[in-house]
Amino acid sequence: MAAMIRKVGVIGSGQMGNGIAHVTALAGFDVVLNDVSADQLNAAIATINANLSRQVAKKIITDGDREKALTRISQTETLDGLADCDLVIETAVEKEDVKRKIFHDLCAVLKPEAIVASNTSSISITRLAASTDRPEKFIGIHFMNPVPLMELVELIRGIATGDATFDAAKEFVAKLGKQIAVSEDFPAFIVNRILLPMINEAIYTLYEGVGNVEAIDAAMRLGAHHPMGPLELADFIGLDTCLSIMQVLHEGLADSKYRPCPLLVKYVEAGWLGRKSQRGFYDYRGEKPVPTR
Ligand SMILES: CC(=O)CC(=O)SCCNC(=O)CCNC(=O)[C@H](O)C(C)(C)COP(=O)(O)OP(=O)(O)OC[C@H]1O[C@@H](n2cnc3c(N)ncnc32)[C@H](O)[C@@H]1OP(=O)(O)O
Ligand SMILES: NC(=O)C1=CN([C@@H]2O[C@H](COP(=O)(O)OP(=O)(O)OC[C@H]3O[C@@H](n4cnc5c(N)ncnc54)[C@H](OP(=O)(O)O)[C@@H]3O)[C@@H](O)[C@H]2O)C=CC1
Repeated sequence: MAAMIRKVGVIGSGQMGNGIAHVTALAGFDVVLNDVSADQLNAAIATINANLSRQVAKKIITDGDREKALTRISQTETLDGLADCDLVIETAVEKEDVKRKIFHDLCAVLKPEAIVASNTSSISITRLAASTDRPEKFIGIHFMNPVPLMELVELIRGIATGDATFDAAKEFVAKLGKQIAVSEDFPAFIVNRILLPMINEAIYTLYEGVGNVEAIDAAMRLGAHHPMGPLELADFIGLDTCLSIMQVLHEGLADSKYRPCPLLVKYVEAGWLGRKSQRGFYDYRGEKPVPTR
């Protein structure tokens, strides 16, 4: 029988953390949102409120649903605040050393029967599980961005993930109203194994001068009916996250076809991380996004 999940911890309150907290609270779970700074937590709650209000305006939920969801979310700046959660989903930055340290510190305080999950975009679930005291209770639950709008969640089992953990994760995702795709534990799983090389190739197309930012995005939006152009999408995901995923693919599969484009590296080194830093392939500081190339 799948373990009963009532209270869910979310570590990292960036764009994915606030989206996961949003859909989890809306589905009736109690949520404890964690981050390293109070400012980040307050910003996340404000974003959740704004996105819930957008759903009220579109008549997807009622104002009562919005209010109830907000009251189910509490905040904590320490991992101790997650001790009695039944499931904890880690969604901090895409850096393996940061995630490993979080899992090490979390397991020291978390109740032994709790399930631990990572929302990693690319990193080995088996390797992350090995940094915990409970590899059989560890799983990849990979949401898509923006979480409230995207239907899919990938489930990834590590080598030691138990059936009860998989069943509980599957049941949890179903309660959020999302569909699952099960992926084996290989670098970047399914969606990002396919999507990120396409985005990286779009950046090479820019780097080699085949087209400018507007031409490349228009080509894929209008010529392939993608909802966003690949450079707009890269800015939306975060260029630091895109680079980390390409590095995991390049190192994990040892194939030069996954080499991160030097222009992507340069943007990240400049701190131009896309929307979250207000500048990437577009500059978002004015009224309308303006291409930076
Ligand atoms: C990197 C990984 O590990 C995995 C991934 O997630 S890869 C990324 C996967 N996601 C995609 O490919 C998304 C592609 N884009 C799309 O599908 C669509 O453009 C979209 C769903 C994002 C928006 O569709 P749309 O019809 O334009 O919706 P619309 O209501 O006009 O939304 C526009 C805006 O609202 C956001 N939005 C709308 N409702 C929202 C909600 N309830 N919560 C959060 N954001 C919301 C959109 O992101 C967008 O942001 P801005 O306001 O900052 O411009
Ligand atoms: N962006 C996307 O489209 C998707 C991303 N993901 C994955 O989700 C994860 C988060 O990505 P995303 O939300 O975009 O990233 P963001 O940069 O928006 O948010 C990351 C958050 O984690 C916080 N953080 C950093 N270190 C810690 C820590 N030790 N403890 C708690 N919080 C911490 C950051 O705080 P601070 O800013 O103060 O450092 C920040 O608030 C990554 O693993 C990413 O690969 C998965 C699917 C889609």
